[in-house]
Amino acid sequence: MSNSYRLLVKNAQQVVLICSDGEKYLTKLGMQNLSVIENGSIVIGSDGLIKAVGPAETVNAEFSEATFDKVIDASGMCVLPGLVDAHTHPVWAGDRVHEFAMKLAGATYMDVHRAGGGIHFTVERTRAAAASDLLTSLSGRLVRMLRAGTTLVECKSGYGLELQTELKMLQVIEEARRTLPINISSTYCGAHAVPKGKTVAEATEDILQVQLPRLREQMSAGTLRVDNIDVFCERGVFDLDSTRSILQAGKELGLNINFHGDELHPMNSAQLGAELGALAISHLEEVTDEGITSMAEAKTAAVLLPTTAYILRLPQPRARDMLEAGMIVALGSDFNPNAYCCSMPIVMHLACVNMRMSMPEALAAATINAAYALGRAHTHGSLEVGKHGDLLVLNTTRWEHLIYQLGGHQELIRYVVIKGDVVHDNDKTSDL
Ligand SMILES: N=CN[C@@H](CCC(=O)O)C(=O)O
Ligand SMILES: [Zn+2]
Repeated sequence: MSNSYRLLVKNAQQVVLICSDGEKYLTKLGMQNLSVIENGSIVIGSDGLIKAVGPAETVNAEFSEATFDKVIDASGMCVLPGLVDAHTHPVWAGDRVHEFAMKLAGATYMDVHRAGGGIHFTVERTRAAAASDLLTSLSGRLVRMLRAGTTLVECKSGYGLELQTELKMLQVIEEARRTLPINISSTYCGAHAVPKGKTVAEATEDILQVQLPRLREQMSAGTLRVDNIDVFCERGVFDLDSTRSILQAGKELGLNINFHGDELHPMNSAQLGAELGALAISHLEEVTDEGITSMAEAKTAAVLLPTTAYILRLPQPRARDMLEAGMIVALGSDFNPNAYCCSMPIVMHLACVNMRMSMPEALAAATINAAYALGRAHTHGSLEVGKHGDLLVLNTTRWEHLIYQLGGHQELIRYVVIKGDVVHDNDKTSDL
């Protein structure tokens, strides 16, 4: 048997495993008591998977005869799993900085949307953009996320709202998946808004009869890989019935249900998602008590998006009530032209301060629970033997600094590692 490995990270002051018993998600006490090893080492094999993680003394002795492509001496540093961003809209052309000014002056999200701005503004520019330009801007955004510690990110389509542009966006995501080291979970979000000139019924019909069948063809031909289906279930966008029929059709295609619900109005999206076996529902600023109970029972993850509530000055999602009800709480950056944030450390900070989560809860929500929301908890979200060797090495002796130092992640994150390869070294000027 070969005795050579890809990477040894040794003698870290702390190795934050998150969990150590194959858990697929954490709730309640599990989120408060993360598994942390003081003075630990970790070995990643040539296949990119974790071979050993434990006390430095034990691991160093067990691998004393082994050779490694790279050794990182992490003395005085912390190791933690790569962060997982469970909700982003990163493929688009045309920023919306002018709308930020409108919102600061008092316009609501729906005021802007109804006036033809918001998603519609981005749709026009994204339809007109060349795929190569979309790929260039997407790649830049994903590299920014990677430098901020994200190693697995969900990426949605949804600024096309018709077949050609939705496919163009999904193909761009597919190309990024093939060319960049960051792990991607791809989401078809053709029901992100009702296109101008169409009714909800017409838009739903187009998705069911035109868009989803073409998606099915491309997926079976192996030219496109799509993991999740999403709908913006909201008053004035997709109602409960149209949401149900689109999500059900996506499920029949083998996609995981992962949608926007109960954001601006209580829509009973949570109950619908639980009924359909959704893996995750995002936003939930307006979820009801019944919605919380249904999602907790159905093990549907709540993907909370602190940047959106912050930027739009919405009521904060009721994270404490959700956690107390035993819900699986995850976090996402919601990166989009309305909420321009690539940083999960900032998201965790906002979740702690504005949603009253503790730092261990926020880290669990941005690792194992976010991986669960994307159906990837068996491979990502914690540092356990057999999982992907995706990790961060921090220039600090306690991991909590990553959340505590608001906006400090540029200095704190020394290395980002994916499958045992160093993909970002903060001491070097460019990404490797
Ligand atoms: N709420 C719907 N979708 C996005 C916003 C997208 C946009 O405004 O472009 C969200 O999750 O916040
Ligand atoms: Zn969104």
